[in-house]
Amino acid sequence: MPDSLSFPSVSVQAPVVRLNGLRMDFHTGDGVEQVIKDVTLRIDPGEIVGLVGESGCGKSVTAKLLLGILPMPPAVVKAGSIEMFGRDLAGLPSGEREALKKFVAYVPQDPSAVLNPSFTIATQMIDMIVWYESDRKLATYFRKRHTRTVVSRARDHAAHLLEKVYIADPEQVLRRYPVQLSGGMRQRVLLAMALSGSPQLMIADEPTTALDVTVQKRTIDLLKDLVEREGLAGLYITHDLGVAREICARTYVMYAGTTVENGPTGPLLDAPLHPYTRGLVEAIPSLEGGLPRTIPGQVPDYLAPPRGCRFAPRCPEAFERCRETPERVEQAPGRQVACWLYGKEAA
Ligand SMILES: Nc1ncnc2c1ncn2[C@@H]1O[C@H](COP(=O)(O)OP(=O)(O)OP(=O)(O)O)[C@@H](O)[C@H]1O
Repeated sequence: MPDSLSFPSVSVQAPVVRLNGLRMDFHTGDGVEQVIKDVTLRIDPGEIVGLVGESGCGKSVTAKLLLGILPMPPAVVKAGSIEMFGRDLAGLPSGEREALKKFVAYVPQDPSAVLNPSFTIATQMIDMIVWYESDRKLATYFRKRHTRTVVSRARDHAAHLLEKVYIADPEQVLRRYPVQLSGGMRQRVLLAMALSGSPQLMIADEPTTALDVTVQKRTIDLLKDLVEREGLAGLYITHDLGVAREICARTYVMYAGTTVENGPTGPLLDAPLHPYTRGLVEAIPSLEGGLPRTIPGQVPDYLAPPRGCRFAPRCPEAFERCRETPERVEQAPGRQVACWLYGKEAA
């Protein structure tokens, strides 16, 4: 943890993230969308945690809540808590909340949505580095950001960050505009930029979706390597259970705004407990060929979600009790599931 920060200390031992029973609505022109019903999730220092689920289940919304980039309103947190680095965000003055956010790096799905086509990579990286530095004790010094020393120091740092993502000729990349780089290279630049502020947590939201298949694997390997080398914690959001297996120590499965199952990734995917997780696993195409099975039905309309377990209308094992919301129970060490098929009352 950098020691020159201007906000109160954060705990290095505490979970990097702890979301507890989080509930959040969107107030829209059509009514209240009850998107996040119960997200409970923990990320410990140094581990990469996966968040998987179908499109529209609330994975990106969860990431945005952590990043503090959801406009409130229309988003309204109704219950639960968000703790980062051992601090409950609700109890923090906004200045400290902002300062904490600088420990969180974000790698988005599509680099072109983030990189400005009109500026060189150097300009964009220098800008970000100076922005991060602006909160440090050197703030007054760095505020004179147009002095040559500051810019050239930031440029050196940018080149150093590009080396960290194995870009062999950083000077050449710094001089380029985003459009002059390949998709894989742009995503590397974003990974380098994500390191600008010495983050403790990296949130990657489907970071390889916009890449072609040949560079996807290399980018995933690089991200994993980077997180390990830099000693970061990571939240990796993906549809791809194979990727989750490869890089995530533990995984949370999310359905319609609820983390329905979590556990160590291997055991979770090898022997899923929740019928939704089972459906996701069965939907993976097999090497032997044949069509993967899909889960019939769709993610519910958040304006009028089903009562109780939101998966019940699509669940092959649903029964009367599923009209009520199931408790999250510990089924094995580190393995939790929110489903009436498990727990004390299951029999
Ligand atoms: N700004 C917003 N205002 C209102 N509703 C929103 C807003 N952002 C997201 N939603 C709602 O939240 C739901 C979940 O969206 P989210 O992007 O988190 O899904 P996801 O699981 O990340 O899907 P994908 O994998 O396709 O990115 C959406 O279907 C939408 O109804």
